[in-house]
Amino acid sequence: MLSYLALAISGLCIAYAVHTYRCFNANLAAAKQSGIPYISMPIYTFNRAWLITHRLWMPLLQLLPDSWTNLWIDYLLPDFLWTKLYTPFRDIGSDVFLLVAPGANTLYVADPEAISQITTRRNDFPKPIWMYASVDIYGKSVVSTEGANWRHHRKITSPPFTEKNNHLVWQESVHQANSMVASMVSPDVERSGSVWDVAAQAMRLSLHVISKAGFGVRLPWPHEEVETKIPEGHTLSYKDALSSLLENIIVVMLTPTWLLGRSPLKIHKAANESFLEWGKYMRELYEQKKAELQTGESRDGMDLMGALVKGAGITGETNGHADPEKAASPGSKQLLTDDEIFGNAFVFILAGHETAANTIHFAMMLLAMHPQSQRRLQKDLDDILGDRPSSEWDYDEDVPKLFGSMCGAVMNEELRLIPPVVGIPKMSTAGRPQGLQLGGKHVTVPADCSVTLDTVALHRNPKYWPHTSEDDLLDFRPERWLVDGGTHPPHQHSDHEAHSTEDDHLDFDDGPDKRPDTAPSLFRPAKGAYIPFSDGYRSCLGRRFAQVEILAVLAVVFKTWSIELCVGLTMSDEELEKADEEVRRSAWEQADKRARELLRTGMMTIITIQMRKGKVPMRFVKRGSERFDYAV
Ligand code: HEM
Repeated sequence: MLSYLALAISGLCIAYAVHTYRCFNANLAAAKQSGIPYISMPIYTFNRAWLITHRLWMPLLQLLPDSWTNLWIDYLLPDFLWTKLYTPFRDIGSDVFLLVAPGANTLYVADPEAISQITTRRNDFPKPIWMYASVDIYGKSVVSTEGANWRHHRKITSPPFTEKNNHLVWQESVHQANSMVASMVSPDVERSGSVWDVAAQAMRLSLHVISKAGFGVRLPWPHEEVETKIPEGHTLSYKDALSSLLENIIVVMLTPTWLLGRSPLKIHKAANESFLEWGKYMRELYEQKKAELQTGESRDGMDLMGALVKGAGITGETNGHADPEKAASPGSKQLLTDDEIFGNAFVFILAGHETAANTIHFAMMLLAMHPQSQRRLQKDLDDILGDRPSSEWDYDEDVPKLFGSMCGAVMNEELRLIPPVVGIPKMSTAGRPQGLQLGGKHVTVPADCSVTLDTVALHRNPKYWPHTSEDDLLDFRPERWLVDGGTHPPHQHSDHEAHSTEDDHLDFDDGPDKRPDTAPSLFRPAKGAYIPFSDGYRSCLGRRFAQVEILAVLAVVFKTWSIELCVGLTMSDEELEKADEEVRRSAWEQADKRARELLRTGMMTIITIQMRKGKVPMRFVKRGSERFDYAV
């Protein structure tokens, strides 16, 4: 009996090995015909099994002779995009290359020309939506659909993202930024203590902005909290349901709903409670919007749920119980199912808060590491905002100026260095190889090939960025965006290009903002060279929303405060007070070195890239009382 079993297992292993070998050979043949440089490796890494178990296998693979593995071993690590940056492209001498593996080929792209073609040929290079299945915890959404279905979602979800509603985003962001600062430092002290959790505070701020601007629910900061009663029929307040859901989001995403509800594990119970509770709050909001629609009431503001209900064509007659099969078909009464409405509401929260929060957190950290850039930012803020209190700042007058000043430059530079999505996934369709024109040469992307738009490499590609040395491109230097009239470096986006891109074909009624990513007075990267918000058809719906939020927070924080790296790990305040300039400088340099090391080695992507293996403490210091004003 046992020998039969052993035989069967050996047979299966041999069949699997033969199948793997055949697939690898087919993929290798396609790569050879593509005209694109390639590297072969034995494992396909875009699968959950590898992501979960790679830590077990890597030490074993590292035991193999260097000469067998040195070409490919680094590419087995899930975060290699961040650790290797532009190096693979430089080493291989091409801004596109293929990794050939048994599971599939993967094309890595740091070439603007290729990116423009890929992002505008939506049907040739669709999104691999299987990768987004885990965000569908409530239902499908604009993020997780493709083809006609996606167009349908996008058409319904785009209308609230208007310039008019960005006024509201601005007001709420200014309000929330003031509250965030108040939660970290008292207005009448010269400097705060060490603030270790700037990332968490930025996350809270961003969540509050999307919650109020998008869903009309203003969330309090701990220091503002008035006792709130949990509404009848709920076990958690709205705020606790949402924050617990986001805290447990990976558990919710990776655990099947049936198991989440039945599992005795504490973590599953907490995740399930928040999942059900937030869903209940969304249903109540949905019912309220439906009732408003029936009575013809309309609300001012962004009102994302109202827009979803309205866009889905929900009337009293359908009563919200659409047949999911028919929901997406033209002519049916409800154009999105209830689940899809909740699915979209959820991804707005998810897509809308973590990305912007990371940008705010890293911008503060990088400015603390670059005091001279901080001073330049503050000078521009003074010039634009004068002595007016933040309650008198005006969206129409001030935001365009901020966008075109050092404030915009800081935001752009942070998003150049640490775009929250380090690799934007696409694919070529099965059975259809796709041609690309690159520098006058034709290459062929194999059929059924994974495609990664490598944003972190692209944003450091020396051909497309003003720089003084290769190291300069790795560093935070927002001043590179400030151009003197007429002295534009090569490969810059001309104004003509900026306004006549293929994006113009994305003509949804009232659709997304089509303006270029950066202000006309700043350096304009070549088309396809700067894509923190992706590009083309599937570009970020919340781009302008995020930019307005980030500019507001930078303005509020740096108008009154400076942010310094905390040197407390090396010396106390008293010791610092007595220290001479050399000792002070050395303490600061150690803090700067630690921050740089964490940026290099402590980053990891789960949903977006974040610093996960340590924290960089900072201090808020009243302007004029700075102690470290070094040019780096
Ligand atoms: C700094 C902030 C942000 C960055 C860097 C960013 C970046 C991106 C990127 C790279 C994509 C494409 C993802 C992909 O193709 O897989 C995307 C899509 C999207 N983003 Fe953002 N995002 C930001 C803020 C926001 C905000 C504030 C919202 C909403 C309030 C939002 C809503 C969306 C949506 C709905 C999509 C899907 C669009 C589609 O597929 O048609 N994002 N974003």
